[in-house]
Amino acid sequence: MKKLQGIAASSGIAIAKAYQLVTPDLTFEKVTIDNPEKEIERLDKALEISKIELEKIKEHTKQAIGEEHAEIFSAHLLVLGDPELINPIKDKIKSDNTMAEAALEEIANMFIDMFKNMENEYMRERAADIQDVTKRVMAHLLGVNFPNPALIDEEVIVIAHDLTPSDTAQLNRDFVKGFVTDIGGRTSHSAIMARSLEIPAIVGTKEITERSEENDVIIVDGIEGTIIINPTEEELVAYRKKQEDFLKQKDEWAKLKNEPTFTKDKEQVELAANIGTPEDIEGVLNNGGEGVGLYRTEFLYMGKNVLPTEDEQYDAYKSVLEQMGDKPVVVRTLDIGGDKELNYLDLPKELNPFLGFRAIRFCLENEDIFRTQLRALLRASVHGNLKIMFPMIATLEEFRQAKAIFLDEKEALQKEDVKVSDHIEVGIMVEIPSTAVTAKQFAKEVDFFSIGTNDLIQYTMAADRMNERVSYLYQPYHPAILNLVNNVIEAAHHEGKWVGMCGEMAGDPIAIPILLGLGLDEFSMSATSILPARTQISNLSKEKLASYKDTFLSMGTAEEIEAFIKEKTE
Ligand SMILES: C=C(OP(=O)(O)O)C(=O)O
Ligand SMILES: [Mg+2]
Repeated sequence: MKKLQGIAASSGIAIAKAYQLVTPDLTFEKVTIDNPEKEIERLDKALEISKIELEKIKEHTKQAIGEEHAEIFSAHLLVLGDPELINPIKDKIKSDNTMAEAALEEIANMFIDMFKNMENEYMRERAADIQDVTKRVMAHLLGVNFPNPALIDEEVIVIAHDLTPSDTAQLNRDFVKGFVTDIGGRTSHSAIMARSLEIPAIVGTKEITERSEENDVIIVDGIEGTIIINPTEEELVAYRKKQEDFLKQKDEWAKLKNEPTFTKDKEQVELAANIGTPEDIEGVLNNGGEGVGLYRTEFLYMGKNVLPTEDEQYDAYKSVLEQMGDKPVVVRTLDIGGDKELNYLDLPKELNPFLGFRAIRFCLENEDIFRTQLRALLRASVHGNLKIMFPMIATLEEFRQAKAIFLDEKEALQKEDVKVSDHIEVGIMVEIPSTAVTAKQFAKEVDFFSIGTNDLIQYTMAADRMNERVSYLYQPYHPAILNLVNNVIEAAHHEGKWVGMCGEMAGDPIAIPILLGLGLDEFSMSATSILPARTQISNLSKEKLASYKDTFLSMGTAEEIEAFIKEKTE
């Protein structure tokens, strides 16, 4: 039995065997061969297995996250069947007595180099397709397993160095019972997605891929962040019990599903959910969400080869708005960058992507992409209670510019006699310290604020949210953060505006009493955190918490504040 500790990213207990989602070693020793026919047979077999796999992955992706996300695998299948690539490989085997692996590598590299240097963006994308397909075929030639999340068809715990958001989107909840990664933090996007998929997960263990092996039995305790590899019988019994208790607790929480959220002293707050796709709404409603506080629209743009069209976006926004009825839905415009990449836009690699050309910065320079999204949102606005917010706003000019484009598109649509709602609130994310500090100035112009603490903490503390080595600095209860949050809430309330929080801090049981005391109006969190938060809030007095505000805001360390709040809320 081995025990490992990581960062609890999604709660619940899972027990299953390990599935290592790591790219295998694809190096080989070059030898000359004397039977080219046999090599060609080996190649054909590897191509055939790859084809079957890709068809499965394509089908699964289509079912799980939609047809447009499956397109990338159609492109891979085309590469696999392209005689212009395959024939030269076979010719090489025959003419030079080259082993299949070496011929594949040489010819594929030749095409990859050729496509990479082309002017045309579409052709450059083909280089990435050939690279992906080559790896898969190579793995089959070498007889090693080439794992893919979509191929999992038995109950497992996925073990990976890291999971990209698109890997996570492919996980099938029926089979993937949990996941554990070497790197990442609680606010990396794969962790956030694990919570919306309701899969127990632990990230930032530093060494799970090294310490565990395929088929080891793994216990994932997503409540404590503990992993047990090959547990004893006693441990298995104890964790099965803990799993049962967790499920019972969930049933208890579910009793508050259709209730509004009131504190003990009858002050009402709103508990909303963060979502990434229209499919997440089912979980929001099942978990008693009173609204959507953050719809991360970038997932519409990810895991595919082209930008989503206006109509595709309209359909997604309409679906979310209709499913939520008259409940508020805050849609955030495209927040690409950081750990959310769009390969097909071919943006230059940056040394520091979290401080780079991203989110609103990208949208204001690529107005056509931004305008398409705003038009889709405006058209969808008649189907529900839509609010729009812009991400990563650092200056008032950015907000004014974005809002002007929004108004321009609204006017243009109205001129075309397209119906749009007249009550769309337009607000901003507060996730950059400059904006939190100057909230007073912003409050006069925006309709609302939503505090994005995932980024606000990393920028205030200069501690990368994805980097487990500096996670000790990632301190939500640090007085610097709480004073910024307080500044935003006071500035907004002074102008009669509301303030939400859509960073992960909003669902944190230690932060909740602090935020109530500071007067936060809306808490937006992973859907699974809503019911525990509602239960907790029903036992707290807002007035009492507000009376502690000056004391905790003037404390020196996060530790002192945490201890103080725990003592006061026991
Ligand atoms: C909600 C936030 O946005 P994201 O996690 O998508 O960066 C945030 O930064 O707090
Ligand atoms: Mg952010």
